Amino acid sequence: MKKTLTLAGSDSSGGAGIQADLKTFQEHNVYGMTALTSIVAMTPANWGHDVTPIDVNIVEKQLDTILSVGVDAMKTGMLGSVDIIKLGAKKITAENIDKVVIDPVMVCKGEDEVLQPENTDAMRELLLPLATITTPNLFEAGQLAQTGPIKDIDGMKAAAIKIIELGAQNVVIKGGKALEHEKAVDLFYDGKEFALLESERLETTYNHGAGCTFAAAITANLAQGKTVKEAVIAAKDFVHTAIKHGWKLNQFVGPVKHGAYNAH
Ligand SMILES: Nc1ncnc2c1ncn2[C@@H]1O[C@H](COP(=O)(O)OP(=O)(O)O)[C@@H](O)[C@H]1O
Ligand SMILES: Cc1ncc(COP(=O)(O)O)c(C=O)c1O
Ligand SMILES: [Mg+2]
Repeated sequence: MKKTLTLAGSDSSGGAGIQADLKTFQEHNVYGMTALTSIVAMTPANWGHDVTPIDVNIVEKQLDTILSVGVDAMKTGMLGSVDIIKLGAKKITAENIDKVVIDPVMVCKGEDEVLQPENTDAMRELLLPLATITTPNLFEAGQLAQTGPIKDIDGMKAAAIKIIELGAQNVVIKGGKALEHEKAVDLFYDGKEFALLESERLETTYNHGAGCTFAAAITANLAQGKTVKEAVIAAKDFVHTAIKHGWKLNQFVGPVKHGAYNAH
């Protein structure tokens, strides 16, 4: 059994965060372990997000538990504080983990203001150099690369080049729904060649957790021995089906259906 770790936040509503990661790991038949960095709760009246970071010492205890067992691949998601980012970088280096997916979560969907800019700087400086691959959405790619808002594929390419210069081995920038394009286009770059990964663009708002599911699927695929590009292509297929079967949880949110790929 291949073993995977997610260092990420809890989305109490179940669609994103570690909940998405564990569901996705299960669907890929890998064993998932979790180090929780923050807890996100939603106000029932308006679904406003309330984020509580976990004390860094408690994060370290969780990581020590998991790393004593060992992992085949890991991912990061919402990280909560600069201290947690520093800890994550220290452990990845000390344990020589060589399949590392950095999902640089900065905001939850629909918002475009970074809540903790200092976290972005720490991710850029400490985590990108350790990334086998990083998976920013359009907004996050602009923040990491400091290129400003990205509007088209040329802008995605410029940001991808910058992100590789910052030390990531590979990057996939998710155009998703945010890019004005007839298809859902992601740009993969390994520092040598660009590959545009296209799928049908689904007209839905039930896509909560798509990014976490995509990164977790890449992690599971890497653990199982796929190359980075193969892992990304298979993950795009997996998340596409999950979005296609996204569903309404309540009046505010619709999660992807994490199990759709195997069920349909
Ligand atoms: N409406 C959509 N139709 C098809 N694919 C989508 C759609 N929205 C997102 N995706 C795909 O889902 C994955 C996650 O992207 P995205 O939703 O942009 O990430 P995030 O949740 O981090 O913002 C990417 O592969 C993206 O292309
Ligand atoms: C704990 C946590 N992680 C990550 C995310 C980002 O989710 P997505 O996969 O939609 O980018 C969210 C969004 O609500 C979250 O609550
Ligand atoms: Mg995301």
